Amino acid sequence: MLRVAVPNKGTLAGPASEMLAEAGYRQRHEQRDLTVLDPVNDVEFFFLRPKDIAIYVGSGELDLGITGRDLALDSGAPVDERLALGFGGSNFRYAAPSGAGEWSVADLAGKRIATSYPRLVTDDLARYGVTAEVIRLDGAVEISIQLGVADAIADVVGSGRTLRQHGLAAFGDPICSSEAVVIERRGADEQEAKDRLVARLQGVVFAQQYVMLDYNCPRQLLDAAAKLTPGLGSPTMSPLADENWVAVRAMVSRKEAPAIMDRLAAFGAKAILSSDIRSCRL
Ligand SMILES: Nc1ncnc2c1ncn2[C@@H]1O[C@H](COP(=O)(O)OP(=O)(O)OP(=O)(O)O)[C@@H](O)[C@H]1O
Ligand SMILES: O=P(O)(O)OC[C@H]1O[C@H](OP(=O)(O)OP(=O)(O)O)[C@H](O)[C@@H]1O
Ligand SMILES: [Mg+2]
Repeated sequence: MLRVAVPNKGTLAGPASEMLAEAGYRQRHEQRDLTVLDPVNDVEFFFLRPKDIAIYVGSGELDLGITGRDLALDSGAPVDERLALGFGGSNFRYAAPSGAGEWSVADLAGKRIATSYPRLVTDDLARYGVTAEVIRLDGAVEISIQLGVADAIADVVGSGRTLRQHGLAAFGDPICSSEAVVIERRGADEQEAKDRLVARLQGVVFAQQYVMLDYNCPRQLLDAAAKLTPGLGSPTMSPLADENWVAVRAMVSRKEAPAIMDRLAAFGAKAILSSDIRSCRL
């Protein structure tokens, strides 16, 4: 039976479970459940703290895990990424009081840096050849400067709202760009069950990045239509009862869909429909 770790709390927990459910796996109904057995797919899910997941997967106790790239790197566990999941996006950055002028990483020398990700920070400082004191805190790191335990911080930045609220400004290049990822133990044996779960999740990730466009196109404009919506392989074209018109169907990138629909409408396509794709195998 495949053993898979899923975040039990925090930013990643909801979207990770929703994605697994969309991929056809049984998920927990009770927030407090720590395991769920999915006998149909022969998988057992373990709901663990996102910070601990890379430890379990790296030790080989669990076959796959969903966690944040930043958390996996910070754990130091021997794991590799199998798939990026497209949610839980953030940047891990240094920040300092915004009144104190623009800082650079070199200015951190001899300073106290508070963080919940000490290994990421220690490794990054070493890359710059900067020696500083890293102070490990569990959370609410943005408050540590005003409370006097640190001079600067390194923390997860999503919208940037928390930094602004505490009069802080990020500086330097992001230490890490993160999103939710599927991890496995480095050097682990290939396993069909693992590949199947990854392929199903890949299908959901892919489906979320695309929409299906359907429209009716005057026959003489088909070449232009095919250029605008080439699809992944080639667009599907079906004759309509009116032989001057053809129905076209093609997947297009979700981000580009509105602009493509504008252009299709402008050149004379009719009944242009965009619909969600739940999952796919390409
Ligand atoms: N705005 C955000 N704040 C915190 N973590 C975020 C955010 N956006 C994405 N993430 C990602 O979520 C993961 C952190 O999840 P974790 O559950 O440890 O913390 P949390 O979501 O802050 O929950 P908690 O309430 O337990 O602190 C990291 O991979 C981080 O990059
Ligand atoms: O850039 P933003 O969109 O404001 O998000 C970033 C903040 O959100 C998280 O904190 P969380 O609420 O999880 O509290 P924590 O620091 O106790 O983990 C993270 O640690 C940052 O503090
Ligand atoms: Mg947090």
